[in-house]
Amino acid sequence: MTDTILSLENIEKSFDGENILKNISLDIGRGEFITLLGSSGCGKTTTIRIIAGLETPDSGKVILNGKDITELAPEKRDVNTVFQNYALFPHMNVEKNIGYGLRLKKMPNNEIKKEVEKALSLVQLEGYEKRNPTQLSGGQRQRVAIARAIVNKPSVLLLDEPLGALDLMLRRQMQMELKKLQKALGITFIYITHDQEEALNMSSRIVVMRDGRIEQIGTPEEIYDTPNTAFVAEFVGGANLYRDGEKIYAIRSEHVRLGAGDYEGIVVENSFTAGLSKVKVRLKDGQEITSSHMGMNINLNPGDEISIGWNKNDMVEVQGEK
Ligand SMILES: Nc1ncnc2c1ncn2[C@@H]1O[C@H](COP(=O)(O)OP(=O)(O)OP(=O)(O)O)[C@@H](O)[C@H]1O
Repeated sequence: MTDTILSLENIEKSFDGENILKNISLDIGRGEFITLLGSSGCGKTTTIRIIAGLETPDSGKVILNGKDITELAPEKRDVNTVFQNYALFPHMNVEKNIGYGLRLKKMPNNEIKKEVEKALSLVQLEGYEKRNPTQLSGGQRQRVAIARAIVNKPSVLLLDEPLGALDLMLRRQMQMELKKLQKALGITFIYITHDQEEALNMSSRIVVMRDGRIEQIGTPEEIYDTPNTAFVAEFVGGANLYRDGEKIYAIRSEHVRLGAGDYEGIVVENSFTAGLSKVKVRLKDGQEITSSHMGMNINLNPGDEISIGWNKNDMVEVQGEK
């Protein structure tokens, strides 16, 4: 990476004697869209609270633009945060909410007005200046929260599951919009989600976290195509894990052929979700392998005998337990 904007160096954090973050080190490039991905409780929020200055690490450093900011007060950091629950000021209209940070900075009123208009147009909410938060939908409230953060032009924007409360359709739409916005603004985004699809869709790089540690860092393609560990292979895209002697391999279900191959087994399940038929086969040695196919036209039933197979180069050796 040529230009690092933010580094975490050996961050450790405990709560009530329990080690929550274990030696987290991470370099983030200027303009990146980096996603922290991991299941509930793995330490994602604690990590960004430390970046925001809302928590102090027990040891380790936070470096922003080459400066150690580990002990710096939150409001002195060139960082803004958008939380899942919008956190708009309920008694202020949209314009007042968005302009809040600029008023604190004592920017003249006519300039604030201009900046607020610009931010509203970026989140496609022109004309909503006078509405109160109660008169907005969830998606619109979230856009206001994002506008309120970007109007301050932070170097780094932290987003903690910002789309978590939205329904699936709106979520997908906002994902695309957020990505566009990030590109247009050139602000570094540090984004939290436990939704692997969201992470794969939006990020320049993904940091997969597990139990307070970083399990793997890579581009979406690297994480998906060459997971390092069994955990990453399963967590991102639900790969099959196949044990061959001492070794464990990840095999994506779309690479598993039905009806032809070296492995004999019995169909245990044929299900249909999100446009994909998923056929689960139990092999003679008891291992279960899923094969996925577009559409619904797979005429197989539990109990059917079948052979399956895959190409050797679609097997990725991974570390860890099956
Ligand atoms: N202030 C605190 N006091 C005590 N324990 C805390 C505190 N903040 C977080 N924890 C604990 O630290 C662990 C990690 O929490 P964190 O919120 O960072 O996880 P997360 O990955 O963001 O999870 P989620 O996806 O559910 O938000 C959890 O077990 C949580 O209970």
